[in-house]
Amino acid sequence: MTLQELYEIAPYVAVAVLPVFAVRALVWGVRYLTADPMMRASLRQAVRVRRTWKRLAQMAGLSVTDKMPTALAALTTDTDKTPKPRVLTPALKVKPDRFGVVAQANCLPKVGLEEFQKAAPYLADAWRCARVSVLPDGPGQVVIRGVRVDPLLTPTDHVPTGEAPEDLATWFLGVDEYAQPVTVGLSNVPGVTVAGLPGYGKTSLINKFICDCAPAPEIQFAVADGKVSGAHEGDYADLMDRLFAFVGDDLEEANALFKRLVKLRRGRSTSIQEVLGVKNMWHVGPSENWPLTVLIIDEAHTYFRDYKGNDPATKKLAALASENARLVEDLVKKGRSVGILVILATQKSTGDAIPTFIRDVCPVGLSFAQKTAEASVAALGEDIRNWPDANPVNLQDPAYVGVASMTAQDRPGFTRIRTPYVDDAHAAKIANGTAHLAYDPQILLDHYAGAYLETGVDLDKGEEGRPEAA
Ligand SMILES: Nc1ncnc2c1ncn2[C@@H]1O[C@H](COP(=O)(O)OP(=O)(O)OP(=O)(O)O)[C@@H](O)[C@H]1O
Repeated sequence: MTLQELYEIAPYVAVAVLPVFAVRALVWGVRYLTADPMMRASLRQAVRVRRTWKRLAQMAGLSVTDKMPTALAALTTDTDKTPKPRVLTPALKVKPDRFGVVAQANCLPKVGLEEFQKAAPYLADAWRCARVSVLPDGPGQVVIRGVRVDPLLTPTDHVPTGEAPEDLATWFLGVDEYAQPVTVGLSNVPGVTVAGLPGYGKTSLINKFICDCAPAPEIQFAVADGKVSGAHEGDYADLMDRLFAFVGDDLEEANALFKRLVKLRRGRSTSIQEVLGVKNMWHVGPSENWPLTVLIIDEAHTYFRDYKGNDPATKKLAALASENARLVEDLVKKGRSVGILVILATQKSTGDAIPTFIRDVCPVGLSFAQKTAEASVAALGEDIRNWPDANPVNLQDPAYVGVASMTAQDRPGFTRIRTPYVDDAHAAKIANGTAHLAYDPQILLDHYAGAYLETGVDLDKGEEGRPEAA
């Protein structure tokens, strides 16, 4: 085709292509105008990233030179000249979200994951990002996450929808430092520990869990709050209507509640095969008749602390505290398969706040800010010493209220999470609206497994008769 011919068809090509660009520009414009300020900034950032990619990739060492001419270049180049080598840059697909951009790129020979990871700090500077991470994204692909604003420093609110969650087995905790959602699969978790200095968001995290799950009849909650004497006080007052049991700081009352739940655990272990037809409740999932039963022990040190003294009153408290620890250990060690989950929260991170034999069997441990490295170790285990960036001693700043460090679920190390805040008024509204769903799981068990429980095993006498559910 001659140059003249090209000039002739150019207007027709332009007429064919222009509407496509016009529609794309219109869609972008509508999206931009309807977005919030954070999203608008990300939309602009995405345009800039795409526009400058070819040049930046070359400067950041993310390109290769291909000296071998393509077939077309070989044919069209004069015989006395050598075709120009081509500079290849990875193809980039960029998607904006409120915190920044997510870009997918393909690898090239000698430009792989390692090269992208090395270039991450340059990309962060060029894209004006607070942080850039590069992770593998399938064979020959990487995903580059750039956050313009630090998600850990951006407080978020959460308004519970009042709708039952689609999947009760997944607890959405918040977002990590790259604004990626962090969840915990409850089917594998018998216990969760939440530690941290006062006022950094422990109770708020648990409140959100209750509010999100409350509309589902397949879950029931009991709370022991060691910070208050009565149900009308403290952080759970607004949620009372949706709890089937509540105790304050009285050790004897707490002991009675823990015994009640151990009895439920044993009754469930005894009858699960007959009632559900499986040995593990998570194989069929929680139901209205066999709800996931969550025991929340807030300010846990109240119930387990070491009482020292020889007077009868102190001895009695010491005996109760030690029995409480034993009962809760039973629930954590044996409760998962029958649908019992224990969440323990404490301001104190020492062995007597949450006894180590309980803490060590809780696979999920979160810690909000801590005062000392020792407290961080007590909350998250020795390994936190190897991950100084994620150490919760660095979270002692009002800007980090609501930020916790947690063992990463799918890789070594720790993840920092920004948890969303639920306003008390919203929590109260949800609890009021779902109060009719609160039901003692023991009554349900007696009803559905009663015949078997009556004839099979004496639950007040210890373990007998049936093997433990797997
Ligand atoms: N995720 C969050 N985002 C922003 N602010 C939060 C968040 N969580 C809590 N806060 C703020 O911190 C305050 C204290 O939170 P919370 O009661 O959950 O702390 P705590 O760690 O349970 O304290 P304590 O140990 O004294 O019970 C809340 O009233 C709220 O103002």
